Amino acid sequence: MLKIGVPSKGRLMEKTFEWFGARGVAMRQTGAEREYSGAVEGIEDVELVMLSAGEIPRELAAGRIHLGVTGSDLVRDKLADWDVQVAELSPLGFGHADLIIAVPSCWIDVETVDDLDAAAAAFRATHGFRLRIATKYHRLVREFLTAQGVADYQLVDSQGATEGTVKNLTAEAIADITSSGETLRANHLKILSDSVILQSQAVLFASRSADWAQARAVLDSLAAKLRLTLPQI
Ligand SMILES: Nc1ncnc2c1ncn2[C@@H]1O[C@H](COP(=O)(O)OP(=O)(O)OP(=O)(O)O)[C@@H](O)[C@H]1O
Ligand SMILES: O=P(O)(O)OC[C@H]1O[C@H](OP(=O)(O)OP(=O)(O)O)[C@H](O)[C@@H]1O
Repeated sequence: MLKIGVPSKGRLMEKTFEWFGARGVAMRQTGAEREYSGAVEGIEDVELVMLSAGEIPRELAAGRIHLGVTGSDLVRDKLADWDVQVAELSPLGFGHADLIIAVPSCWIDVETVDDLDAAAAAFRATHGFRLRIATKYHRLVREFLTAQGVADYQLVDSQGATEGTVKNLTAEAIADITSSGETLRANHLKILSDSVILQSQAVLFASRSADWAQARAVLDSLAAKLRLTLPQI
């Protein structure tokens, strides 16, 4: 059996089903609408595991699933040395979103990451604590700001509705995913012009630590059906 983890709800689940369906591998939810069980048709010995998109990186790293569909942002943020733990088999062409840093639109002197650095130093001098950036992408934001030489900040954890933290006075800036930009605009935030940390999309990943002994033959026939060239796993 080859286990494949797919997002259990929302747009990522629907687009994943469409992508596989268009290539002759039909995936569907079984049971009730909210029941997290699924089935695969069109290929033998593949088991569908419905999971939260955010948990798929960990399941791949632990080797509990052989393949998984999730955003490249989640894999890069949740796994240290992600490419040692998983292999990218194919970008899927949906779930496009940019991880960016945004500040209040009314901060007219702050347009770039350098400006944020200056604002952070001034903020600390005035308020006696570090400027707060709300995010759930701790690893990626830290790596990016370190590479940019920005140190005078603190990250505050926000697992959802991150754009609201500025209005709620729990952060001064945010780092989050955006696609249409509507959520940022609605919350009076603007993107720093040079702050695209990552351009993310949904990707089909393979676990490097799963037990491939029994599943390798299934992977080869799946790859042939999906017209994928397999990297070294
Ligand atoms: N507005 C968006 N447009 C396109 N892709 C998005 C958007 N928001 C999030 N994504 C992508 O969807 C993936 C899943 O996002 P998220 O972590 O928010 O999961 P979720 O839908 O809240 O599900 P769960 O809570 O079950 O993990 C991420 O890879 C993210 O980049
Ligand atoms: O640029 P936009 O098209 O407006 O999309 C961006 C929003 O989409 C995501 O949130 P999601 O809907 O997943 O909810 P969440 O805040 O609970 O993560 C993301 O965290 C942004 O808030």
